Amino acid sequence: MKSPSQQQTLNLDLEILSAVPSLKVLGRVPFMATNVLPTILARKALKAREYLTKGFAEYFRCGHHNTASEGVLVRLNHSLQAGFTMDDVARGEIGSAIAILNNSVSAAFWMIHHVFSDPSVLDECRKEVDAAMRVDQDRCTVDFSIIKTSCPALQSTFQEVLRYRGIGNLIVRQVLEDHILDSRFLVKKGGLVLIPNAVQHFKNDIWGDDAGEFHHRRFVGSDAPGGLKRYNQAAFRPFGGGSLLCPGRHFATTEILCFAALMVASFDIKPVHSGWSRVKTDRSFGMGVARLFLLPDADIDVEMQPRGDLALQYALTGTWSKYERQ
Ligand code: HEM
Repeated sequence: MKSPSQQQTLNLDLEILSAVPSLKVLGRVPFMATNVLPTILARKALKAREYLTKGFAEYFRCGHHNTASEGVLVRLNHSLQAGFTMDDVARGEIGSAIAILNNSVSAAFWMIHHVFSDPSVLDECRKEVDAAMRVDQDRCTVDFSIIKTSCPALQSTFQEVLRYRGIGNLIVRQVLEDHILDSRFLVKKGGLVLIPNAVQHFKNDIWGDDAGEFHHRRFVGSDAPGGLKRYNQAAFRPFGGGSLLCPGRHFATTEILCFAALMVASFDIKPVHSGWSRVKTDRSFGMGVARLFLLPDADIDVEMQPRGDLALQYALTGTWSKYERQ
């Protein structure tokens, strides 16, 4: 959206900004959502939100959106036509940025981790991706529609990452009228229901006795397009459901699968200091929300070695199917 030099005109205070995606701040978000003494219990998160609001408001006021993607322009015009103020629009952009980045970035990280940390997963995914590549002199091209239909192990690994790593974990609904749930619980009008996917994503009666383990072929089957197994949709909800089902799900799936495919095709990746297996996620627990998506406790430095011929160029091609545009 902006070049690094333009970025400086927003005069961002990196100290505050860097607090935004941190575990500490995410852990405070439930206090903002439930509105229980937010100025005390969610002080840092509120400060970060106000800071970002100012940044986005300034971005629009300076007209930087005029050179942004069509998505930004369409969203802005839609909001203004619906009567939102610029302050509301700026606040909305924070939600969009979180929706677009948080899940996708963590899913991409865990995808690379799970593919490269297990030689048998890497070998299987690499065979599929190599078979999908078209080599033409010094250019390797992969069609993303082939990646999505002919690489079941790669796709299944992605689905398992969503399940096992708690991506898209928390679904929130506001109660519109008093309701007795399961003949036992009264959910009161106006209340918020927080639904952590981790509960149904780890049930043994749905996933089997190995529900607590990462099993990259769990979704490989033959009863759905691309050779994937369909699970009960109420049990597997990384993209939510109903009228609020994530509208970015096809985009996210495509970008992460293609990113993983290009990495698998072109690099060998190894951690510099310690093995992959030592990646700890202890800090993701006890954050106020039951098992929000898991993040590594610390950065992992890796060494990337180009595979094969250095002169080869890798490229993606393909078009969205009608189904994916909906
Ligand atoms: C792996 C990546 C992603 C995951 C796991 C994910 C997951 C989710 C989930 C669980 C929800 C809430 C759905 C519900 O309440 O039922 C959601 C909402 C949303 N997502 Fe995603 N998402 C991802 C990527 C994206 C991307 C890339 C975009 C945009 C390009 C996006 C845009 C949105 C929007 C706009 C909403 C709000 C929908 C509404 O309230 O009507 N998401 N997403």
